[in-house]
Amino acid sequence: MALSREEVLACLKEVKDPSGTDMVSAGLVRALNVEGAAVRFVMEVARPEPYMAVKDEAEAKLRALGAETVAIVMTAHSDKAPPDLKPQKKAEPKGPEKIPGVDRIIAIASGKGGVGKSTVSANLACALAAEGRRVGLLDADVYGPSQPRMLGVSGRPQSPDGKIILPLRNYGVTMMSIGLMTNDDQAVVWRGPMLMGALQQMMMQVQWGALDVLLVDLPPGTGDVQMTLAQKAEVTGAIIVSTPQDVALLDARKGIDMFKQLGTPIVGMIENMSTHICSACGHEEHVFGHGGVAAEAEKLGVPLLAEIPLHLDIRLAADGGAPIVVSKPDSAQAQGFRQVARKLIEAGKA
Ligand SMILES: Nc1ncnc2c1ncn2[C@@H]1O[C@H](COP(=O)(O)OP(=O)(O)OP(=O)(O)O)[C@@H](O)[C@H]1O
Repeated sequence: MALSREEVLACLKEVKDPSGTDMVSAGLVRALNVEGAAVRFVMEVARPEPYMAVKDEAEAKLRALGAETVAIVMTAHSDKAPPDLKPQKKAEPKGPEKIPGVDRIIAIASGKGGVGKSTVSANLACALAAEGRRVGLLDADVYGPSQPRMLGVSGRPQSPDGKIILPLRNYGVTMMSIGLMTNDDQAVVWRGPMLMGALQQMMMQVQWGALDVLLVDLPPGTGDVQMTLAQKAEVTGAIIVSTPQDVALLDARKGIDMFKQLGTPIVGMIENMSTHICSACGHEEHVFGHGGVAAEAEKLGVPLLAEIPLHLDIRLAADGGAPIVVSKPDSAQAQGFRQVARKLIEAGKA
C-alpha cells in the first residue's frame, strides 16, 4: 500500500522515546524517505541500547500502517554537549559567503514586530515544500523565536562532533531555530558579537544539506542580525511583510531602505492582515485598512506578492504547530501562500 510522508510522520509521532517525547519531535527521525510502501530513515542517537525498543515499535507501527519494507538505520555518535554558541575567537572580517549546498537565501523581514512575519515564513516554507522545492527555514528571530512552535518541532538539535549541528525537519521543511538552542523559559540577552557568532554558526555549521532555497525569518527592525546576514551570506533577496497601517508602513520603508543600502535586492512586499474575514459569516472588513502595502510597493517600485487576510484559521493553525498550508491546504488562505510560492519559483527566486 502506497504511503504518504505525512501518514508515516503521523504514525511515527505515536512512538515515544525513553524520555516520553514522540520520536519525531525528539529529532530522532532523519533523512526520511517514503517511496510507495517502502519507508527508510536514519535514527540518530547517542547510544543505541536505550533506543532498540523505540526502533522495534516504530517498525511494528509502520508495518501495521501498511509499509511493506521498513529500513531503520541506527547511527550512534559520541554523546557530546550541544555546540557552544559563543564565538571561539574573534571573527575575521570576510565578505558574503555562500552557505554550502544552499542555492538561494531569501530573508523575510518586517520593520515592525507582530505583523505576522513568522507566520508568513512558516507558511511560505511549507508552500515551497508542497511545490516540491527543497526548503530550509532558519529562525533568526533572536528576540522571539517562534518557528519551533509554528512548525511543531521541539527537542534539542544534536551535534555529533560538537561542530556540525543537525537541523530538525517537519512538513518537508528543514529547520533550525535559535529558540532550540536556548532554554524555553530563559530570557536571552544577546550582545552584538555573540549575536553575530550565533547567526554565523546557524548559517554555516548547520548541516542544511542540498537546498533550493533557505528562508531566513529575521527579527523585526533594522538591527545587527539584518546587517550580519547581508554581510556574511550571499542573500538572493528580501521579502518585506507589513500590515496596512501607516505606522507599520513607515517602518517597512526603513527596512527596504536598509536592504537597498546593504545591496540586497527586494523580491517583493506582502500585505498581511489585509482584510478581516469573519470565520462565522464570511463578512469582510478592513480592520487595519486595506491596500496600503500595494500603494507603498508601487511607490517604491517593488512587486506586491500577496495580500493575506486576517483570518482566525491562520492564527489557530500557526499557533497550533501546523501552518494553514499544511492543516487546511485547500482553504483560500492556504492558496494565497501557495501562489506566492509559485511566483517565487517562476521568478527563479526559490
Ligand atoms: N493573517 C493572519 N491572520 C490571523 N492571525 C495572524 C495572521 N498573521 C499572523 N497572525 C497571528 O498574529 C500573531 C503574530 O504573528 P507572528 O508571530 O507571525 O508575527 P511576527 O511579525 O513574526 O512577530 P514578532 O515580531 O514578534 O516575531 C500570531 O499569533 C499569529 O498567529
